[in-house]
Amino acid sequence: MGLVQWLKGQFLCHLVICYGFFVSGLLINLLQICTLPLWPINKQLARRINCKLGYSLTSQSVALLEWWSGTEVTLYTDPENYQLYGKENAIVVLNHNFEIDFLCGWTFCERFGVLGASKCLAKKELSYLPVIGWMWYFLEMVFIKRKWEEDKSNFVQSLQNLRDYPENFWFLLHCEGTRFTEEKHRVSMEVAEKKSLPKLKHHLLPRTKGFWVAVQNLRGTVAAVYCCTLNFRNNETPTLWGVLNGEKYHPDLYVRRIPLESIPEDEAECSAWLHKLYQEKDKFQEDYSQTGCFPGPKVTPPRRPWALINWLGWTCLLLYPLCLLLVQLVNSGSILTIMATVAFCAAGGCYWNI
Ligand SMILES: CC/C=C\C/C=C\C/C=C\C/C=C\C/C=C\C/C=C\CCC(=O)SCCNC(=O)CCNC(=O)[C@H](O)C(C)(C)COP(=O)(O)OP(=O)(O)OC[C@H]1O[C@@H](n2cnc3c(N)ncnc32)[C@H](O)[C@@H]1OP(=O)(O)O
Ligand SMILES: CCCCCCCC/C=C\CCCCCCCC(=O)OC[C@@H](O)COP(=O)(O)O
Repeated sequence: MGLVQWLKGQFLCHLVICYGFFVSGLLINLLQICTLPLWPINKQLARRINCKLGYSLTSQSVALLEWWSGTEVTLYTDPENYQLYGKENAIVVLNHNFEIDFLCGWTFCERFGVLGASKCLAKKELSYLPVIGWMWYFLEMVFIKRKWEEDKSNFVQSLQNLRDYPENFWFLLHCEGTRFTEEKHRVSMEVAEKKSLPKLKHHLLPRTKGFWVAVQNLRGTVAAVYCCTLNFRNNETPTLWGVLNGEKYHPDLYVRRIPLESIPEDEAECSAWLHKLYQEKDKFQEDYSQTGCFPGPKVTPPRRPWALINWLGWTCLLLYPLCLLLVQLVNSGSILTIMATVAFCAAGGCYWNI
């Protein structure tokens, strides 16, 4: 193992990274709160500012994936459609198998310039996450409790609000509704059997209501559905912990662009359409497991420097007061305080490496 790779696994590096992320996040949350008085005066400006602020936080995790762990996502897609990515609004339908699938999605958002405005249909619990959940509130993320009667009106209203969004956005929908596990797959295939639907091997049965409501409410706003199928080479099982430790992964993403007009308006037909889409996605995954690649030409969209510049900027800005604090601590001459600090760092280091 080289020195750089060894350093990436050290507690102190992780501490600095997490400190930078959370403190900058809190500052960004504070700035977002400051935009509140602007909303009634100039809503579109407030939204644009929040996109930039959102970018400044989200892109730190993208920088971690791209520059720290060195992970590059390979895109399989039609070159004609490639020209449109980032230039239109889209609903992104993505399989939900991996701990870092959202990070791989964000890398593409970054490379196609829609990271600040990217959105998803997320479970309500995520809105309470410190820093990131609070940020999403200002980015008009759509949250659901997954109890349709309670969600219905808020879900529709949140989608309608996006009709005049001032920036191009991608709206991520994990139609499976939860991350894949063998147990969930077993239950889900029982449902498929009851409904006389073909069984899926690599996906859970998609939940169709959310997709239909999103498509209906975003007609005229969104140009297409991007059907995205993600997998990792060599049966990698990527984790956030691995990314933090600088581990490099090898994701492949197959993207098909489907114009929104081609999706049926009737609920039953739209559901049947989505089930068929998942049967196709399942076939792509099966072929991938046999051949190690998806159909279509490969391309790696170029990495942009902004995520790294933003990350380094925040780190330098926030390390400065931390260093001052440490110097003051040493100068204070209080042996007890110094020993308590050293003990805290040592305990953190031991815990981290267990
Ligand atoms: C070039 C481009 C490339 C890449 C870009 C990629 C991405 C980047 C884009 C944006 C990124 C932005 C942000 C991402 C960051 C972080 C967030 C990440 C993840 C968040 C993940 C989540 O939170 S997932 C959980 C929340 N989401 C969902 O649940 C969505 C899916 N669910 C739905 O849509 C549901 O329909 C619903 C919740 C809206 C409503 O559900 P409900 O159950 O009430 O209704 P349904 O009609 O859907 O279902 C009822 C029927 O289901 C049958 N049933 C019962 N059990 C099961 C089962 N186990 N499996 C399947 N079906 C089941 C039941 O029988 C009912 O059938 P009926 O026939 O009776 O209707
Ligand atoms: C420089 C950055 C350093 C820190 C890196 C932090 C990286 C980003 C931090 C937080 C991002 C939080 C995104 C959470 C998205 C998690 C996806 C998720 O939780 O899906 C839930 C879904 O499965 C359904 O779950 P269940 O059906 O309830 O089971």
